[in-house]
Order: sequence, then C-alpha cells, then structure tokens
Amino acid sequence: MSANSTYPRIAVVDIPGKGKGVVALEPIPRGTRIISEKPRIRVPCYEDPLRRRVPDLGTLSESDLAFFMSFPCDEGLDPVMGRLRHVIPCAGSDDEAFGLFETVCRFNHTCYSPLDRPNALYTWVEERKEEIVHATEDIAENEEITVAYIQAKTHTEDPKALLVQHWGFQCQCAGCQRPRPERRTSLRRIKSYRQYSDNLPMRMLPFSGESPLRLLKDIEHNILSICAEGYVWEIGTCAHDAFQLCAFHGDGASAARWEVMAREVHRVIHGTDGYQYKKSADLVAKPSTFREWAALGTAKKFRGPSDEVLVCFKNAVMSSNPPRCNHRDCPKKDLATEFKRCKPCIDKLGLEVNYCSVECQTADWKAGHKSACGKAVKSVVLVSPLNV
Ligand SMILES: C[S@@+](CC[C@H](N)C(=O)[O-])C[C@H]1O[C@@H](n2cnc3c(N)ncnc32)[C@H](O)[C@@H]1O
Repeated sequence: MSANSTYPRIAVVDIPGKGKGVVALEPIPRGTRIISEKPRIRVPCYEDPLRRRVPDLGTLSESDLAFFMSFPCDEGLDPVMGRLRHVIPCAGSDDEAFGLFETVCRFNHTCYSPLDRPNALYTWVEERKEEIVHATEDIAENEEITVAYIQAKTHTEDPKALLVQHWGFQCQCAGCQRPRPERRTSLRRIKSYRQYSDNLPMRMLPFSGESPLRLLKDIEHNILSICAEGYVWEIGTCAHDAFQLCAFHGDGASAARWEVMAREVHRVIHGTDGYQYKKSADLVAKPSTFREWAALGTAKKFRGPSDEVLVCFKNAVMSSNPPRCNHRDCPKKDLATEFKRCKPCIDKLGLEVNYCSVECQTADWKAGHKSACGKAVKSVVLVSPLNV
C-alpha cells in the first residue's frame, strides 16, 4: 500500500505484540521519502496538551468514526481519550493541532540507543499540511518501519516509564533491554546534549565571556555523543550551530564545512525538495548570505569538523546499514550477506568499507578506492556528497 505510486510500497500489517505496524514491501534506501500524508482527522487543542479538545465524534462520517475506533485502546481507558494517544502533533498555523493519520499513525516505536534505533523519522510540513516520513536507514524488504516517539529533546529520566504512561506499552527494543549502567550512560549523554542546546543561545552572545573555540569544542563533543546514541536530526542542529558560530565571526570556509553536515542531514530526513535542504545548500554555497554574517567581527579563524566527527557523522548519517558491498557495480547488489572489511579503512579511520568478494574489492580499488583507502577522511569526503 502506498499513498502515492512514486513512493516505495509499504503495508500496514499485524505485528506480534504491537497491534498493527508498517512494513516495507521493497528495499527502501536511506533518505527516501516513504510517505507524505494529510491527517484524516484533525484534533485542535490549546496551549496545554493535556487540555486537548476531543473531536466531536458526532460530526465524523461513519467511515471516519470506524477509522478512529480502529486504533487500539487499553482496557480501563476512556474509549475516546484512549485512542487520542495515537495522534501526532501537526503544528498548524491556527491552534496547535494534532492529527490522526491513516498510515503515519500506524508506525510503531523504537528507542534511539547505541544498540538499536528507528529506521525512519517523521516531520510535519506546514506548507503542504502533510506529515512526511523518511528512511533514516536502508530498510530491507519485509522489515518493519519504526519511528521514535521520544526525541532527545523530549527524553526523560525514565523513557521506559514514559512509553508506558503515554502509549501504554513496555518497550522491548534492544536499547531498553540493556543493563542499567549502560542506560545511565545514554541518559548522561542525552542530558548533556539538552543542557548544551538549552544554554547555547546565551553562550553564543558576545558578552557571555565564552571562548568561541571552547564552544566549538563543546559542539564537537555533543555531535560525537549524539552520534553514539544513534540520533540523526540532532546532528544537523549541532552542525548548524557550529556553522553559525563560524559565520558570526566571518569564517566562511569553516562555516561551509559544518553546514555541509547539516545539509546532508536535511537531505536524509526532509529530502532535497524541503526548504531546510535548500536553505542549507545556499549557506554552503555562500555562507556570507547568513543574516548575521560577521556580526562578531572577522578576526577569528575556526576549523571545520575534525576527522573523528566526520567519521562518526558518515557512519551515523550516510553509510549503509545493514552493510552493503562498497563496489558500486556489485553484481549481488542487496543480496550479499557476508562481507570482508577493508583493513586500512577500519584500522586507520574506523570506517566500515565492506566487500562481498575479492573481485568486487579489486574492481572498487581500480574504480577509485585506491586514492581514498585508509587516508585522512578528507579524501573520503572528496568522493562523497560531503564535498563542499
Ligand atoms: C501510534 S500507534 C502505532 C500503531 C498501533 N500499533 C496500531 O495498532 O494502530 C501507538 C501504539 O502502538 C503500540 N506500540 C507502538 N510501538 C510499540 C512497541 N515498540 N512495542 C509494543 N507496542 C508498541 C502501542 O500500543 C502504542 O500505544
């Protein structure tokens, strides 16, 4: 099933232990738009989400009512409020509104963690009044497509309890099954990211007394942490923070290198037709068009992302998972299951460059890997879309 034939084929099916869920009926590469959908029922609400207005069920058509009632409702819950837990925010221009979507509301949840993460991400597109869902991983045929109900910004001390409280289920994802000390490490990283993003606007101000180089170091540290936790959207926001810092000081070369990362995140999660990607691409091409360009003078020279950040970024946002053969014309394409890694790339760069056969490795070597193999990430960047 697909709302539009240009999108990959997906289906809403029964998923054991989760009610319904969405699966891919064909392989879906990372970055692909999976669906773009308008809400079938809109539920306006006021500032306080707990004071949600309940849709007037009397005004719903018979088929919309049947659609509403098809969502699961835990025993003991009010039949309307119990189903309203499945709505998704659609920040409209009028009252902030929630929507019940035919397909988008059927995506189940996976937590972000170093062990597992959702393979898709949804975003509300105000101009089209639609929710879009993009693959943030390569998704295999028949694989379930999941999103995260909790983002780094909405993360709590006890995300498992939040899922029980708000969505009524015990999360069984690999991240939630980890021993407590590992979960605490994740919590520490996420808290530190939240603290960083809350304080950044103040720290950027000229009279904050902050050293901009120290700030840049903190941004790098945060990118590494959130990459380790599997987040995608947040990497783009941090990279754009670094862009702003460099641009405030009129360092266009460093600014552009950071913004390339933000642009690539937008490419994956919003697509190249989204305003986010276009805006980012314009800033990469001409950082001086930033509205506060050189507002803090032009004395400072910064630096672009370190090799460590680029490797983590590439693994988190651009490399394929599950692994694929690195040879572009691999005859097995998505079918290969066993791989050997290129040793210099993994040893020197921590980069997984996989080959399904000696033949593919040799062909890829001749096709250009020779010049990038095990070298500083810059050479990898040169052959990837990260190139400015
Ligand atoms: C937005 S709906 C997703 C579609 C839903 N499974 C259905 O049957 O319509 C959210 C509900 O799905 C179920 N769910 C989502 N993710 C789950 C998970 N990882 N494990 C178990 N149940 C899950 C919970 O009942 C949750 O309240």
